[in-house]
Amino acid sequence: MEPGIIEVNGLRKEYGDFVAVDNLSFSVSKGQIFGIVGPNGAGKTTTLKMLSSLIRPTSGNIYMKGLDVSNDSVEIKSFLGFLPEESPLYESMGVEDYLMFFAELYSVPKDRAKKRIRELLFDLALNADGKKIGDLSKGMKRKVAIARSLINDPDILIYDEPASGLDPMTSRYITDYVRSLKSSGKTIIFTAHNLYQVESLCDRILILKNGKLVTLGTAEEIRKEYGKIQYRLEFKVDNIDGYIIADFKDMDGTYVVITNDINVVNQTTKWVASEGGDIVEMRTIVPSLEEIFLELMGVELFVD
Ligand SMILES: Nc1ncnc2c1ncn2[C@@H]1O[C@H](COP(=O)(O)OP(=O)(O)OP(=O)(O)O)[C@@H](O)[C@H]1O
Repeated sequence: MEPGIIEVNGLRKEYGDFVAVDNLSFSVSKGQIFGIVGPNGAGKTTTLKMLSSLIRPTSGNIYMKGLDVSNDSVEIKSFLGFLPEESPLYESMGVEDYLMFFAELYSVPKDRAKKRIRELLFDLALNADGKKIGDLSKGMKRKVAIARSLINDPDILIYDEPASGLDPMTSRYITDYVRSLKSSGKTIIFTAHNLYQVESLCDRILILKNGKLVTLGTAEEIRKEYGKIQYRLEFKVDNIDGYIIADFKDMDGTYVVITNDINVVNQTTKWVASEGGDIVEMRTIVPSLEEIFLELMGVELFVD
C-alpha cells in the first residue's frame, strides 16, 4: 500500500507519570478528511499538537510527505496549517493587517498575500467592516483564525475543533468550508465533538479513549464492526394473546417489536399471516455514529 501523506507510528506522550497518548499509529491519505473523536481528555489535542510539532512526542514518529516531524519541522511548517482549539488573536489589530502580518511571517510575497487575503475573506464570507479583531463575534474570530491557517496555502491542515461553540449556521458554514478545502486537494485532520458533523465530513474516523486507539475506519466500517442493526416490525392482529415470539409494545391497536434477531422478524411475519393480520411497517434501525460512540465509551443507551 502506498504510504500516506501523514504516517504516525507508535506515538506516545507522557506528562510525568501520566500517559496522554499511548502507542498511536495511523495513516492519512492525500486529499482525505480524517476525523479524531473521543471524550474530554482522550488525547486529541495532544495528538494534534505533536503533529504540528508544538510539543515533542515521548516516543514514536510522525512523517509528513516523507519528512520526519521531529527533524524537519521548519520545512514541514511551510506546507502545514494549524488551527488550535483556542486561537489567541491580536485583538487590537484589523483583520487584514493581522493576516498580512502572518503572511509576512510565512514570507508570502506582498502582492500574492494581498490577493490571498482578498480570496480568503471572500470565501469565508468574512466582512469585518474595518472592525478590530477584539470587536468581532466569536464566529468571525474563528473565521479569522481559519484564514490565518490558510495564509500560506498549505497542503495539510490540522484543525482542533474548528466549528465548536459556534451557532448552528456559522458551524455549518465552517464545516462546508472544510469540505470545500478537501475539494481543492487539501488533506485535513480535525477533531470534533459533534459526531453528526464528523460522520458527514470525514473519509476516515479514529476513535480515541484514554490516549489509546479504540477503532479506526470509515463510518460504514465502524458501523459494521460495532453497530448492532435492529429491526422494527409493526403489525396488526385481532387477537395478540397467542403471540409469544418476543416482547412487544401495544401502540393503540398496532403492535411493535424491536429486535436484533432476524429469526424473530421471520417468525413474527409468519405468525401475523397465520392470524390473518397485516404487517404495517418493517424497517431496519441503523445506529448513528453517536450511538456507537457512546456504547464504545461504556455509556448505557436507553431505547424507548
Ligand atoms: N501540559 C500538560 N501537562 C499535564 N497533563 C496534560 C497536559 N496537557 C494535557 N494533559 C492531559 O492529557 C490528557 C489529554 O488531554 P488533551 O487536551 O489532549 O485531551 P482532548 O482529547 O483534546 O480533550 P478535550 O476534548 O477536552 O479537548 C488530559 O488528561 C490532560 O489533562
